[in-house]
Amino acid sequence: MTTPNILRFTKMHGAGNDFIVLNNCADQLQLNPALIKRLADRHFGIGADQVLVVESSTQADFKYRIFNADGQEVQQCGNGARCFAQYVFDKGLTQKNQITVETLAGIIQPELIRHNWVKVNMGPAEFEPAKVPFVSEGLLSRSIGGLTQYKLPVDAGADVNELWVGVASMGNPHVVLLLEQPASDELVQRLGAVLESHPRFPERVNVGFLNVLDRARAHLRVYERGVGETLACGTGACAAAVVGMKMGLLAERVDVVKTGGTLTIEWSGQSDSDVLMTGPAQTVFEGEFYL
Ligand SMILES: N[C@@H](CCC[C@H](N)C(=O)O)C(=O)O
Repeated sequence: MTTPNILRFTKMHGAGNDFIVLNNCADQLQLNPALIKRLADRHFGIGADQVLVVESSTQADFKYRIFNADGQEVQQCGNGARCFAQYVFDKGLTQKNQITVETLAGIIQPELIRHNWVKVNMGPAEFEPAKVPFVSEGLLSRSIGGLTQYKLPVDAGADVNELWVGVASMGNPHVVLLLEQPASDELVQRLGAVLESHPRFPERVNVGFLNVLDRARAHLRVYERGVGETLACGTGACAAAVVGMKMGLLAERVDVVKTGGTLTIEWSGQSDSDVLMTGPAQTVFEGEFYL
């Protein structure tokens, strides 16, 4: 009998956005897109929206790598950042309850507020189209409050051939649609798929469907790049909140309600000021995966 090669993992979630967390501080894991896809597969693998990898860093306390379920490495993941902080604390990799974390999008600072509850300084939001990246040249635009919206041609069925959209980057790209009511399943699937791969977003995009409930509360569904709709998206909540705040529709502190839970987003409205995100981070189980 042969002994299988084993990969030890921790399964976590942040407001229902679920993760496989791997410790690669010893730099021994051989990760590739095919393995990430196998791990994330909900039928043939463990199942997750993202795979998160803990590594050592020369610039910060830790390095945080993020892979979407489709195998692609991406710049940022907000719900994952809270789980990352809870993980390194629970595993005894740090004694600090406030850490610095290197990501492809720069340094973020998670802080354990209490057990399973984490606040993250996600850094500033970026609205400049080229930095999202979003190709805005030649599109009609309008300003609402301090936000520029763009009229985007879309091929999404007979009833939808253009949409007014806001764009923002939280290190990763987001497009935000403002709706009069919470988005239906049908709308999220149909527009989500079309916008995620819209040619105006050269790196593809995460698609947020925002419905403002009052100045301190908003409903949000997100169709994530490389995954499809998730029960929550942390950077999506930050992007949608700052877009709503810039439009003058939301206050400086807002609860963003998603299918899987609520996140609190705070932002002063100054372009270089940091966006703060607070919410849950939960370990579900530990396991061994046979490679
Ligand atoms: N679930 C995440 C975002 C993960 C990355 C995203 N799908 C992308 O491709 O940029 C979050 O909580 O922010």
